[in-house]
Amino acid sequence: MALSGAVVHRLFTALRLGISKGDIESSLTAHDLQGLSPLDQLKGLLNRFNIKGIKGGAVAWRRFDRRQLPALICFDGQWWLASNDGDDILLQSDEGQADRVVSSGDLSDVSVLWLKRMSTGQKTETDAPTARKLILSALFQDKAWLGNVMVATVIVNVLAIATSLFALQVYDRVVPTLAYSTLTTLVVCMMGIVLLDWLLKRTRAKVLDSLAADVDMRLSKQVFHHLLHLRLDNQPNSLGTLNAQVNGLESVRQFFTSGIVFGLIDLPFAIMFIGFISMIGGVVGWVYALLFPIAILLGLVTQFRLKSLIKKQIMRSNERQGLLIDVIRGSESIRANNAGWRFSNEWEQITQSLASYQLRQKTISQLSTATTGSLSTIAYVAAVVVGVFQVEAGNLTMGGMIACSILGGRVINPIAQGVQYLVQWQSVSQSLDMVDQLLSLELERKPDQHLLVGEQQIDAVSIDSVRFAYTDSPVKHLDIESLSFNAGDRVLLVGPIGCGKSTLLKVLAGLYRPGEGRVMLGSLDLWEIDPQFVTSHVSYLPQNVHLFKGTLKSNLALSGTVSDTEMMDVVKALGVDKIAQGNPKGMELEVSEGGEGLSGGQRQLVALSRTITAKPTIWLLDEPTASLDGDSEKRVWEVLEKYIKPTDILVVSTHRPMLAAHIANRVLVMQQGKVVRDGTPAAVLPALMGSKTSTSTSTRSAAATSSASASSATASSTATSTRSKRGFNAI
Ligand SMILES: Nc1ncnc2c1ncn2[C@@H]1O[C@H](COP(=O)(O)OP(=O)(O)OP(=O)(O)O)[C@@H](O)[C@H]1O
Repeated sequence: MALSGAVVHRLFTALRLGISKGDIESSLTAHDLQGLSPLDQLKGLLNRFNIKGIKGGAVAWRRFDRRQLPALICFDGQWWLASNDGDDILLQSDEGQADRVVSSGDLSDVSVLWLKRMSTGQKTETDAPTARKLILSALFQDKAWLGNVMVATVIVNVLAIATSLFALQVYDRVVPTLAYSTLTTLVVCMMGIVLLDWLLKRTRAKVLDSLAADVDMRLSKQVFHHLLHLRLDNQPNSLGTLNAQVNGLESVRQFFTSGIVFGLIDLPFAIMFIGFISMIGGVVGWVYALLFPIAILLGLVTQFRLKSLIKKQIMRSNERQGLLIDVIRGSESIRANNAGWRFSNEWEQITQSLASYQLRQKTISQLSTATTGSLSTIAYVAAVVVGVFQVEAGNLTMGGMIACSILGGRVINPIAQGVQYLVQWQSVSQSLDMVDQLLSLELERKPDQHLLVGEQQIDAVSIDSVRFAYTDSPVKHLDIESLSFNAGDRVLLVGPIGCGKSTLLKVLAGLYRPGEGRVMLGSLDLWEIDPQFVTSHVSYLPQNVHLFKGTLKSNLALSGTVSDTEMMDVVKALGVDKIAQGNPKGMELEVSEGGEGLSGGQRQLVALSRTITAKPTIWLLDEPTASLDGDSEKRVWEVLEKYIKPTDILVVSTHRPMLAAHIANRVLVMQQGKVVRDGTPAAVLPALMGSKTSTSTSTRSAAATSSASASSATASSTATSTRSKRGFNAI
């Protein structure tokens, strides 16, 4: 069924894309979009109108998250724009055609074509602290420094006047009469002033440096704390972006620790010096008074010119960072697939544009620095010229003119620093925005949330009307009305790849928060309970094990709460000690970032040891034996049987259910985010295996497992599932 221009126009309008209906209609009839699938036509339209930052896909209505409407649906032989209308769905088509209201149930078999703007900053916490607020609160938490610094600053600047007065006295009194005794007195006074000035400046710098270090510490601590407690399902997908957000901290840190910001403290005194120059030299003061606004204007213009450039530079730099991380992580795949050229090309392109932005930024900054320098010299020359006329008019002495030149330097320095500050502030401000983006990401628990302590005896975990979708996706990756696990349950979670097994385990573990519904630990909502309590009862073994830089022992005892004896018992039972036996360092064997240095199977055993020593009540294991050989797998099941207490709950996702069947008393079959079968191993597994054999001609595909697992799962639903996986990102 071909798309109609009217409904596409309605969808584009809902997405605030200002494309006219006529343009859409004429584009849809264009040769290159003819004969394409509706999804490809939409993709083509977005390309044609050069619209970026939109992603979309096709999915069956039952998998679609209704909260993400409006979207296009094909119903009753035509395309409609579907939007929420209370519990019902409002369908709109061409302008001349009447709207319809249908129930969600009427649409169960239709397919949805959705488009969604990709979120950039994922700003979710509107009342989240901003980096600026954090800096200010760190600066002014203890205000004692403010008084001390202000007093020191005032004295230092007043003392600066003494130098000019010294010059004035020497040229006007000492030189004409050669009064050496006056000169000696003046020099002694100046020595005392220089010493005091040095002491005050030193003290002030020390106070400000320790303040900057304190601000740096607090901000870094807060940002890292935020990073550790982020809602995992809300994290930016791009590691480059996340990395850049944390790195933003570095430029803020440098800015503060460089002390340039504190150089501004002297800026108001520039006005005081202009006043003094006017007192001594009359109109000479106007020369410097004129320099002030010109220099500030220059700083502002430079800042404005740099704004968009720095933004582009940061974006490119994020991309480069993301690419770098991807290439390092995937270096084996790149070599194996001979794909290095692709990444080299991308790297070169990004580096080239980054270099051009940097060059332009440098040119603008240097232009501003050079112009400020020239302005300062012009101001000096102009002040001398005006001074000469003032001397001629008898309004100024030679000594006065020299004093004005000295005071002029005290005006020029802070102004030049102010301009430099304005220029640097632009990049610091954008770095602060990056940090703010990170700080605005939602935390797993609200900072002011009153947390409950769970029941001592946890004998059930259940989920109630849970819907979960990953960020930026309107597809429901989990859609379960009701499911509970009780003490003594040994559950195998099976289903085709991508059906939502890991997602379910993560939701049960409290790692991902469902958009709708509740996860109950005992009789309490898991998200209302203190996370420490949750982790002390619930252990989740991830599918992709991550080990950290350190030793084998430090990785085994990650939580730091396990005794050596307990750890060694588990380690021996699982055969992890064999890894250490072959190495002279024993358990102190070094492990690199990510677990490099250990095989996939060894990493899995280390992670299993962590889970077992945590002694949870609820065991959530995501394919715990996927990387193990037959013997190791057998041993793992034996060890698990030994350590799991009779009242514990075990939920294991696996693609090899027959090998784990002996420990299970329940099997759940999942398909497209739903539980489609729940029964005893004897009832579920034979059907599952039987159908696998009957579909052996197909690949080891999800469809085989799913079609067998649920009598309701028909071939058409599998086809829909395949279709629903088609999508496009970041068109
Ligand atoms: N971080 C993510 N962002 C967006 N979508 C995701 C993310 N992780 C998983 N998905 C999607 O969620 C769906 C369920 O994934 P999940 O990992 O739960 O499947 P699974 O059943 O555990 O698969 P497998 O058997 O391959 O481990 C998949 O369609 C996948 O594409």
